[in-house]
Amino acid sequence: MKEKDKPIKIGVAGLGTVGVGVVKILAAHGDLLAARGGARLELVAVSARDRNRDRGVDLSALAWCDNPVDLAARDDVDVVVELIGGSDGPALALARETLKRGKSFVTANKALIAHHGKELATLAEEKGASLRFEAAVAGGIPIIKSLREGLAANAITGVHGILNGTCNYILTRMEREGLPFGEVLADAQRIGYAEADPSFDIDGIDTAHKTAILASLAFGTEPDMGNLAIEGIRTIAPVDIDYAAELGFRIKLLGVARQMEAGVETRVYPALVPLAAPLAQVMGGTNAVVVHADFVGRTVYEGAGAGEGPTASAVVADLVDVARGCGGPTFGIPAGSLKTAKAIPADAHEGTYYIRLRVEDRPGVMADITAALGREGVSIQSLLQRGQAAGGGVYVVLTTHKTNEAAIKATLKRFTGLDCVLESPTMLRIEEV
Ligand SMILES: NC(=O)C1=CN([C@@H]2O[C@H](COP(=O)(O)OP(=O)(O)OC[C@H]3O[C@@H](n4cnc5c(N)ncnc54)[C@H](O)[C@@H]3O)[C@@H](O)[C@H]2O)C=CC1
Ligand SMILES: N[C@@H](CC=O)C(=O)O
Ligand code: NA
Repeated sequence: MKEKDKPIKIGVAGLGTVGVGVVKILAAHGDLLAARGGARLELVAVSARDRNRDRGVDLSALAWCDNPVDLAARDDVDVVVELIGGSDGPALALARETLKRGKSFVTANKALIAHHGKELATLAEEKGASLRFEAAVAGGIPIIKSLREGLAANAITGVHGILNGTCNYILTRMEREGLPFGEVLADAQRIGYAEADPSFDIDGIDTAHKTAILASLAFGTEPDMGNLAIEGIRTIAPVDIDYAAELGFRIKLLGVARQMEAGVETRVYPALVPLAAPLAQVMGGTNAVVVHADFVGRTVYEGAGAGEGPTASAVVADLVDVARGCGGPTFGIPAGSLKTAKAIPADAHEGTYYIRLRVEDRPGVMADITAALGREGVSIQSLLQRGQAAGGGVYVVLTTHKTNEAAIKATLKRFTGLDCVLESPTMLRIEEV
C-alpha cells in the first residue's frame, strides 16, 4: 500500500442525528470515498452519552470512549469529528486537544466556531492541521467552500441567507396550514432540525452563529457574536404572514452580512422578501444563501440546511478534503490577519419597512398616523386598512420608502404615544434580495 493509501482513521464524538448520519455514509460509501479522497476513511472510535442506546447502526467493532476528549489522544485516531454541540464544554475541550496534537478536526458545531473560530483556526494553522466546518452553516449546501474557494477572486459586498431550517419550516407551515407556532415547532424537533435548546433556533441565535461565520469568510473579519444584532421569529403573527402575502412578500428569517461604508453590518431579523426573489421560494427545512460579489455578480445556493443526511453529507465531504490534504487557511486568510469586526449601529441601517398598527376605528386616525410619519420624514409607499382586528379596532398596514432605522424607531415611538393606537406597533424590514 502506498503511503497515500494508508487509511485515515476517524473518531466521532456525538452519535445523535448528525453522528448517526456520518456513520451511515462512511459505511455506505466506503469505496466511493476512498476513490475520491485517495485513502479509505475508517471509523475506529466513537463517544456519546449512552453506550447502550440502539441507534440503528452497528458500532460493535468500534472503540468506545466515555469521555469524548479521550478520542484526541488515541494513537489510532488521525482525525476527530465533533458532533456533540455547544460553544464550550466538551466540544471546545475536544477541539483544543485535537488541534494541539496536530490532528485535523471536523465539526458541524456553529456555536463553537462562531465563539472560538479565531482561536481554533490559529491553533490549526500553527500545528499544520485542518479545521473544517462545512456542516456548520446551511447544512448540506457547500457555502463555506464556495465563499473560501469558489468566490476567492471577488470582493464580496453582501451575504443574505435563510440559515435556520427550523424557522423556515415553522414559517412555511404557519403560512400554508395556518398552524400555531408551538405545534409546528414540535414537528421540527421530531424531524431532527431543532437544536438541543430550540430557543436557539426561534430566537435567531443559531442564524446568528452561522451569519458570524459567513461574515468572517466573506469579509476577512474574525467571527464575532458581540457585534451581531439578533431578532427571532417569536413575534411573527399569522396576520403579518397574510398581510405580507397581500403586499407581494413572504416573511423569512434572514442572516445578513453586508459591507457598509462604516464597516461590515451583521444582523439577524425576520424580513419581508419580494415573492419573486429567490429567497422567497425557499420553503420548509430548506436553506438558501444569496451572495453578491464584484466580478461574479449574484450567486444563489439552495439545499437542505438541516437533518441527518444533508448535514452528515457536509461532514463527510470535509473528511474527504482532509484525506486529500486540502489545506489553506481556515477562514480564507491566515487567522492572524482576520480583522476585528466593528460595531455598526442598527440605527444606521437604510432600507424600507413594513409597519402594522391596531388602531381605533374612527375619523381622524389616519391623519394622526400620517402626521407621525411626516414629522420623522418617513414617506409612505403603500397603505391598507382592514376591518375588525382580533381584540377590537382595525389594522392599518403600511410600507415605507427608503429611510433609516433611527427615523423608523422615532416614528414607532410617536405611534405608541397616540391615543388611537391600541397595541405596540409591529415593524419588519423589507429586503429586496
Ligand atoms: N441536526 C441538524 O440538522 C444539524 C445539527 N448541526 C450541529 O451538529 C451538532 C450535533 O447535532 P445533532 O446531531 O442534531 O445533536 P443530537 O442532540 O442529536 O446529538 C448530540 C450527541 O452528542 C452526544 N453528547 C452530548 N454530550 C456529550 C458528552 N458530554 N460526551 C459525549 N457525547 C455527548 C449525545 O449523546 C448525542 O449522541 C450540533 O453542533 C448541531 O448544532 C449542524 C447542522 C444541522
Ligand atoms: N437547528 C438548525 C440545524 C442546522 O443547523 C436548523 O434548524 O437549521
Ligand atoms: Na454547509
